[in-house]
Amino acid sequence: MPYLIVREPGQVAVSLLLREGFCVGRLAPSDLLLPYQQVSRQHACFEHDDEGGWVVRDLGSANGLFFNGIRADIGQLKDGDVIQIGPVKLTFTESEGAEIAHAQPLPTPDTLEPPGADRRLRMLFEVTRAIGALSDPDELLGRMLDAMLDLLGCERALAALREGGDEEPLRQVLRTREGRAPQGEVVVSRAILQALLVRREVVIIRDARERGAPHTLVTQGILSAMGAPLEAGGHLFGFLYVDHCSQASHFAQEDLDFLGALARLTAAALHSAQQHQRALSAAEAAGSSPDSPRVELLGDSPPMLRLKAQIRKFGASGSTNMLIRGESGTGKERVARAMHAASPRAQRPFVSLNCAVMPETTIEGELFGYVQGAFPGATHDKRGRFALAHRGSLFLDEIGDLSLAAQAKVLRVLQEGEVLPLGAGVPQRVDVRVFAATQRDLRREVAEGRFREDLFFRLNVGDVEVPPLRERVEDIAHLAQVFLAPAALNLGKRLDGFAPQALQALQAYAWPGNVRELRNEIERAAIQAEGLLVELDDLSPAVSRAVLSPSFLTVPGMSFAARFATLEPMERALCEDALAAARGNVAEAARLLGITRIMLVRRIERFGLRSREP
Ligand SMILES: Nc1ncnc2c1ncn2[C@@H]1O[C@H](COP(=O)(O)OP(=O)(O)OP(=O)(O)O)[C@@H](O)[C@H]1O
Repeated sequence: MPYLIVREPGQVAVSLLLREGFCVGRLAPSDLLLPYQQVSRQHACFEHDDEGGWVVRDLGSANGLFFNGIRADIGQLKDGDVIQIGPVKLTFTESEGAEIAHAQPLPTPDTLEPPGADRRLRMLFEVTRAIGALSDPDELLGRMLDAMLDLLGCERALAALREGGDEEPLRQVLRTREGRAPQGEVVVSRAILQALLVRREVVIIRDARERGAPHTLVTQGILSAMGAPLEAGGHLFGFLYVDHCSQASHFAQEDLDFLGALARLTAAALHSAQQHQRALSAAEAAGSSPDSPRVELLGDSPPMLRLKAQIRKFGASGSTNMLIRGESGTGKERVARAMHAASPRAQRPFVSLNCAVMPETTIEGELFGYVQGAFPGATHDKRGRFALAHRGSLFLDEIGDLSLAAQAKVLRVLQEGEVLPLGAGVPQRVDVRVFAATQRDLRREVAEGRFREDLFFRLNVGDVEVPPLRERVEDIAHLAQVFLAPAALNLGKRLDGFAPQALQALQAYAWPGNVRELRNEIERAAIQAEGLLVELDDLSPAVSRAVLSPSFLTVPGMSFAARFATLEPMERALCEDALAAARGNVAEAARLLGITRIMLVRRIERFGLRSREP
């Protein structure tokens, strides 16, 4: 049987079963009463034509009827035709599911009432404030759903999010009232989905036992349900949905208004979170692209130029999993970010996780996520890093620290392209490029049975090594200068650069902590510095003494002048040491050094050293 969906301005839309001679007008005995001035007493009627189809006929009304936007006396009806009578739109439909969709357009912001005594509206405004402070969309959704359980008294509250393409299933975040176990997935009626996602309207099913209720509700034992689309900035993010099993007519018009307003706020917050994420990705891409003048992967030494060439090559491939090897602080994460930024995934998230700092008990939850109730303490659904990195890249630092059990699960995700959150029944599809970093020799770990060989081969499709800083001494001066500028700015100081001896010490030191240690050293020296240049004395003792290392004199590529300039601090340090050993006695110190007393006195004066003699 065909139906008419009636949409009056500002009203819940209703669907009515059509019958022969169904009459629309302003006064009784019309079957559908439309109390508007533009509607005539008996305005139009619906009837069968000779071939068993349906027609709508104008009954001589003053203002006429509009059939699909065109004024007409009669119209031959087919599914989806729209008849406008005065301000009211009637949609003729023969599709089965449509009969249940008691829906209305979302309230626009100006129809939202200001906060009054009503607890719900006050709650809404509190929630709005909370949204401003939140950058984690899942936490935001959790709060929304908790508010819905509380204020709507429903049994299940669901947010379904469209994160992939139109073909992909919506991701569900579910909250259930205490005592009702969370199920793997909520099945929402096709007709409700149509209203929410296609027509983008709010939907209310007051009593699912009534004729025309969607079959899915009845089979699931649901008596009342409501839903509202999550729409903002022209983008549909998904929908909010609530239901109740033990009570019919549980939801009223004001509940629907509340849900609509909540959906509007939530969608606005999701929209801003998305914009924010895009801005971050764009900034990241600009900052770390290997060709950018603002390149954050600093260094032009031959090893760094080779590394940048590899980044361009592997970055462009987009989906090759990569193993990034290198000592601590060499910049492995930075290299992964640069590859991500150079790849077709650049606009998608870059997510990282350090496997070494996570206790074994929590690492799986972090990686794969979990559902509410999966284990004691799992009070809400949590997305894992794989899901967060969907369509983007995941950086797994210190992958060699993963337990064999977690390695097996990571391998499964890489093989199947699916992740199963702890406690969930249904896996989620994920498309993630993995960058795995390690300081360990993974081949040896494999040989000794601590790392799975099959996972090693999955990750080692591409392989780059980040050279230690001591093998690219040529980069040190530039890195130091770049790190100095923000350090000085933070301290409100003017610092133009490094005294030659200080720079020589920086270049002579072996930097076991690599670029990270260099950065920390420069920040420390900036605090110490009192002049316009960072002096040798401003550096920490371990670094400033590095110029004394004879190996420094043989650093490849260093000029004679640079090497000769290193002699002075070396001389000074030796004089200091000898004086200390001789307890300030100049003659004794000179003897220790194998020079004359007068030679030492000249040096004491030149270097401003302390001695026991005046
Ligand atoms: N080439 C570079 N240009 C600019 N900054 C760099 C470079 N390499 C490393 N850094 C900086 O050094 C620090 C350490 O880098 P990163 O965290 O990428 O190293 P890592 O090798 O991943 O370290 P770990 O193994 O300890 O996790 C960061 O502050 C990073 O910004």
